[in-house]
Amino acid sequence: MVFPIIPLYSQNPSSFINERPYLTLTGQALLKASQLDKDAIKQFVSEYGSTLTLISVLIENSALFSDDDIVELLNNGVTTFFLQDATYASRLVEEIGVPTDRLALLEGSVYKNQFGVKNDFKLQDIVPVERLDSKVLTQSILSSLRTDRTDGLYTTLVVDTSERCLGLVYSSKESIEQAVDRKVGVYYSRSRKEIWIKGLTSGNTQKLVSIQLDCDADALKFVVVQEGRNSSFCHLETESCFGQFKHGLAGLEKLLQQRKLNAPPGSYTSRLFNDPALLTAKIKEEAEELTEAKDKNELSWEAADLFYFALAKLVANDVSLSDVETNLHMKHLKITRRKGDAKPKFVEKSQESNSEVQLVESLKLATYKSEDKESVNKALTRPIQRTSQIMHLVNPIIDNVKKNGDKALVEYAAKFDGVQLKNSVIESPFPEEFFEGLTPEMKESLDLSMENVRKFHAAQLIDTMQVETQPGVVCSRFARPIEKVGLYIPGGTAVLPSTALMLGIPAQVAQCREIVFASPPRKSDGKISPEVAYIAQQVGASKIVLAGGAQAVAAMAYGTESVPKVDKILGPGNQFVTAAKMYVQNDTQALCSIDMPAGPSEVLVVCDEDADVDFVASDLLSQAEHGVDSQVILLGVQLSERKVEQIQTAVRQQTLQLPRKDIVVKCIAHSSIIVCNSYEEAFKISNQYAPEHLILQIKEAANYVRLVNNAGSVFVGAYTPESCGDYSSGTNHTLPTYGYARQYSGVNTSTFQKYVTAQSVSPQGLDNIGRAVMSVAQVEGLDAHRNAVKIRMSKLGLLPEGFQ
Ligand SMILES: NC(=O)c1ccc[n+]([C@@H]2O[C@H](COP(=O)([O-])OP(=O)(O)OC[C@H]3O[C@@H](n4cnc5c(N)ncnc54)[C@H](O)[C@@H]3O)[C@@H](O)[C@H]2O)c1
Ligand SMILES: N[C@H](CO)Cc1c[nH]c[nH+]1
Ligand SMILES: [Zn+2]
Repeated sequence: MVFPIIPLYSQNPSSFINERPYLTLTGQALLKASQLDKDAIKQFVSEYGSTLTLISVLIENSALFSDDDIVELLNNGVTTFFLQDATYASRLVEEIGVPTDRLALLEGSVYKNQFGVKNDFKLQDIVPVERLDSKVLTQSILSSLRTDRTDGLYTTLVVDTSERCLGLVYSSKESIEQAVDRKVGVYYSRSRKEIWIKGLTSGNTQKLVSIQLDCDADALKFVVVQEGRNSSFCHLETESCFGQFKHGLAGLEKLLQQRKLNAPPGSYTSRLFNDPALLTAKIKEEAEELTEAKDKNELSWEAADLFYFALAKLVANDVSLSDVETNLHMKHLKITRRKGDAKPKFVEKSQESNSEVQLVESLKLATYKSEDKESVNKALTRPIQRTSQIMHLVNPIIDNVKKNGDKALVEYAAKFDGVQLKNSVIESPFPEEFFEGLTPEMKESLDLSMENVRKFHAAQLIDTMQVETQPGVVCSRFARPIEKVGLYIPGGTAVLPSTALMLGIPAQVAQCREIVFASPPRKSDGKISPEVAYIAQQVGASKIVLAGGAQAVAAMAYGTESVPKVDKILGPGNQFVTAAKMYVQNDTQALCSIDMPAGPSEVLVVCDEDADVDFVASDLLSQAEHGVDSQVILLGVQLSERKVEQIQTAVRQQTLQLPRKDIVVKCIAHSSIIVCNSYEEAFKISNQYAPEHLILQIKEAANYVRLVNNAGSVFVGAYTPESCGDYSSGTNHTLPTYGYARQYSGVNTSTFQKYVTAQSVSPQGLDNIGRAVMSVAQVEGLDAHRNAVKIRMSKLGLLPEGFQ
């Protein structure tokens, strides 16, 4: 039960608490969202998060907070939302992933709370603070509390803020009243038969922090801070009535606090407090020793040393263990968590760590037989989030960019890319500093790749096509460049200059008038990689937008103060990028098309018993390393169990050597091997999956290309790794994923063009088709259409006299 009533705060919660400090004894607070905005709630949590166990928010209306606000509040210490609308509650759970126990939903006249303080709060238990004084609080305790003692006293457990038991005492109605009113430890002495104000004679006083009732309301718990002469609770001058506490973290903290006040000059602790460099060095030394410790003794020894120096640092800076615990609690309350990757300078060592190696050693692609249709269908399902879930995240971003333009871009760069930008756009000629670090060897490799891509895409330029459908009726079709194109170059988990050239070169070949690049800024300096800048310069890009994700797509689709609005957006990206592209292409206001949905990379390899297992493994891994949401599939035609095992081993061995093994491990978790009975069956499954990349490592691979219907790009034969197409062979690597190879082509020259048709009809031609035009127009009841032909044919004398 904890505390029978919950105070409801509408305005100025802190000033209420300042006026009536006993309000915090309840350990809980409910804040009214219609009266307190997000910032006021966060402010309250930061002030009282360490004092109150339950800080909830009452949302009477689902329009009060955006989904992002809800997540932000839960991530910043709000424990529970009290809701009245069940539909809204289930949306928060299903679409945003709010855990059900973080919502208390009104059912009849009761809010059922299941988080931390598990309790049913009846509407009458929720009391506006304006109506709460110490008498009301006392009364609410007394009316809920019961006792089976003949003297009518209440059993009271006294604990400190670390929940260590100090002793067992008794309370009377009057002592509770006084304790609440003064916020100090007041009890009832059975021996003296009188009210007992703790510390009045011994000097060991108590600050009262909170009062709790146990689950069946027949005992009290007072949480106190023991203060005064020697801070002991017991009359025998020990910390508790059960003797001294074991000297653990709380004891060490107390000792260090005393030493800080009066450590003998020249003592080691005094040196630590006065020499921050020494303290820092010791913390690093002990942390390293802990990482090297192996058995239980060593680990506890080294951890104790590290805690000692860490606590010394806390005490030196007036930070308490309780502050640390509040921080831990806040982190525990978060519903979205940081990835938790180590900083790069610590990564090298951790890559060698045993646990990672063990993870790779247990790596295994799930294996199925093609007859097991249900498992095969599951295995071929892409690991993507539901569009509606993604759209919920992406829509507010698009709206914000439409409304606030460049300001929103700067905001998102800080939020998602961790960098504070002054300007989100750089203009050609790009500043020299953007090319720093580009080596001549790299330039050479990029030049070679650009040249091959240029050759292959220039060959795709089609001359005007002309056909005389009837004598005197000439129809033609010619291509024209799309004027302004926006090219998205991904940059989240990897920098992809190759994508810059795969998009930039065909745009240049097609002669688009304006080419705009967009790519997420680097966290280190807010720039983009010099390789991407070089390609932007080589293909004649006018601007580089330093933005990633949905915000970059929105900026190019609608334009901002400094980003020009483009006619078409092209390029791959993660699910946010792809969802935003799908959104803007459907928005008539944007008047902007897209190339295709090109999301997380994927590969399907078809191999047979003769395939080289190392080649097969390397091709699977080259796409698996792209991202945790990538997927790789192997279709093995009549593969023996031994061969499957060899491939699994090769995958493990190669993964061990890869720097991105953590990504690979996650990708392999939703990737698989399917053993098929024939080549025909393998191609049937492949066409059904419609992979972005299809690699054929089978005998006489070229003969099987005829069986391919759905695929972004095909890599034929054992010596054609997919990486060649990713970088340098000449084909484009921006390809349809998610199975969209069923209806979309990969990027090619015509992706940057549109076709215009033309016709020219001579008098002879009019004579040949004019009657057909007139009769169809007549059937459609469109006389003006018919007239346009009739007038001409009459003047040419091609119609009989009196023709109507
Ligand atoms: N299909 C293809 O042709 C092809 C080619 C190259 C790359 N790819 C794929 O492109 C993808 C690149 O993804 P990436 O993440 O590395 O880079 P990215 O540039 O696509 O995305 C990074 C951006 O995502 C946004 N973002 C990140 N977390 C967010 C969140 N929680 N809410 C809103 N926005 C958020 C940020 O703005 C960030 O700048 C990979 O999946 C890769 O496989 C596909
Ligand atoms: N394989 C990716 C397309 O899915 C493209 C790429 C870029 N760099 C390396 N690979
Ligand atoms: Zn790739």
